[in-house]
Amino acid sequence: MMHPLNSKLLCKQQPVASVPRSHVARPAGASRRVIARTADVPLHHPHHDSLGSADAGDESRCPFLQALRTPPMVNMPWLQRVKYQVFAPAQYQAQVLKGRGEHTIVQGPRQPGFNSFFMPATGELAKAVFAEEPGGTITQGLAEKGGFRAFGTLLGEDSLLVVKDPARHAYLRALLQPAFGPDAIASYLPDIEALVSRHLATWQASGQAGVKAYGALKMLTFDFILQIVMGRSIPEQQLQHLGGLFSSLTAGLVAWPYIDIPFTPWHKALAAREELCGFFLAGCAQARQALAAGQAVPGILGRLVAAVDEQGNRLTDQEITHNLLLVLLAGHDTSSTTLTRALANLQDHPRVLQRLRQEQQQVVARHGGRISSDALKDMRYADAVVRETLRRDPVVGAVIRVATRDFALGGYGVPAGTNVLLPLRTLAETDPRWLHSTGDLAPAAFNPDRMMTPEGAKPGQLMPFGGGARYCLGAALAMAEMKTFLALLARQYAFQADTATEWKPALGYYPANGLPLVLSQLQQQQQQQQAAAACSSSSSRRCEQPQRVGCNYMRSALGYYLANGLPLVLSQLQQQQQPAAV
Ligand code: HEM
Repeated sequence: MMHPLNSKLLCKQQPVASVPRSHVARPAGASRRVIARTADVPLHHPHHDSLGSADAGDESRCPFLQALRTPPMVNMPWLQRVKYQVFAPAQYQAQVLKGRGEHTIVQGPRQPGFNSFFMPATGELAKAVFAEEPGGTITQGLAEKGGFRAFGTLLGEDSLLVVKDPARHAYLRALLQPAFGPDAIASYLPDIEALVSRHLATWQASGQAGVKAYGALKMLTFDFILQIVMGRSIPEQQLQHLGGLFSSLTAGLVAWPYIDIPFTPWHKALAAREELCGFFLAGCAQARQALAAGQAVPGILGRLVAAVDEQGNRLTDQEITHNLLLVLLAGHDTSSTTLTRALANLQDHPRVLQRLRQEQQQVVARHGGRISSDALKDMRYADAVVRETLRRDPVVGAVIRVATRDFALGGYGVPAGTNVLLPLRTLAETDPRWLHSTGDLAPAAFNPDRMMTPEGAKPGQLMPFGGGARYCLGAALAMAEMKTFLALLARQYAFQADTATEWKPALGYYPANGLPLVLSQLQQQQQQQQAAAACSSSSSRRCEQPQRVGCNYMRSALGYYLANGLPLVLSQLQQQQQPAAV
């Protein structure tokens, strides 16, 4: 027998953008009934293409779903679910690992205010979900209630992250894409290089006081994204002001309750949004004027204003503004958090840093000192360092999709309206290529070499940038930014970072101590080390008081050792004791 709701809805084509949430939820306990798996069920619903409620396990399940089994349910304390649904905490991952092998998909219990969700636990199934996207079987699954609703209000209805209708998403994405493609990135590279150099020089100028790398990288990536968007460097004061507005905007995303009362975070977020939109709208107007006068307009904004598709459509100012707010949000903390982790990884693995430096020497010899597209392509080891950092510590723990119609996944029935959670972090951790490896290849080990083998170079279950039609729009730009940072750092600087800290969950994990870091010119440090090496070879001489050059204790099985090998500068005692020549 068919569910009364379904019988009404099955024949009625419903626009995806207006999925009624009452049809999206499925009863909590109803899914426990396991229905025998049928291997040869068609992937798509044979009878209908529209959106129904189709509660799995219900007596009224539609015949298509009845032919499929429902995934087993995993337990999850609801508080954790609310807090970390997207960030996949350890307990949550353990549930998936337990289910793996026997079950390739699990489902989370329905909690008050949340729908149940299905979670594929293998890369193949995650890719199968992403593959449903262009056909519209799966769409963006950010819930339209609770905290996620704030994304719609603060970013705007035309933002890619908010648009649910697959056709509208594809239309917008096609117009936005060229501003993030290889040609565009090549044109941004001189600015990226100059900006990263400037920030590193500022870090070094702070001397022994050093910087907190986490905060300093946030400033760098915010400066970066604004400069690349606007095509010009932003004066310091304006940058600070815009940074403050942006912080208020992001604070608004978690500023429950979402009621507009003066002085509340939500009120401040709405005001900040207004001003940021004003800033971008003014930029659009200027760019349009310049284009009309036949001038080239640099930056992402210039490219978006000039973008035109095959039918002659152009992006409106509102579409540009809503997506620039998204670009600011998506392209800022993601890169800074990843680079913070990369710095800590390099500090803790001096040999990796050494390899990075050697590669940079070769790259400079082959391509010259400038950061070009060819030079970036040639940085295979730097690429591996970034990808290994993203494997061990992906910033985005999970992405959510929602089924717009019933479909089959790995022999399970996914009813329309089900949230499908793709656990990117868990997938990276359970990648079969190293799941059972030990030593250097153990999943927890930081080892960029694993990414250098032909097998490791394949994406496998590593999906830090998501997948399908909504694959991170800025992935290539982010890689260019992060590799440029590592390249310039490795070429010119030595550093000491305090990695003895707790890593706390936020977007990815951040260091509780902010990762204090002291940067110095590499040449200076190398000279000191060479001097130390030359001196230590003449061990029979009596030496002056050893000079300690920086100090960083590293934990090891046998007590503690100094990561820098305790460089010493030695000179003849006689020389030192002789009175200065008059
Ligand atoms: C380490 C850096 C970054 C990581 C790990 C990352 C990761 C992600 C992930 C996982 C998604 C969701 C994909 C999905 O739903 O399947 C996403 C979406 C997106 N990202 Fe990134 N991102 C990074 C940097 C950037 C940068 C630098 C930009 C912009 C300049 C950017 C712009 C976007 C946009 C616009 C989307 C939405 C795409 C859509 O819905 O069509 N991201 N990113």
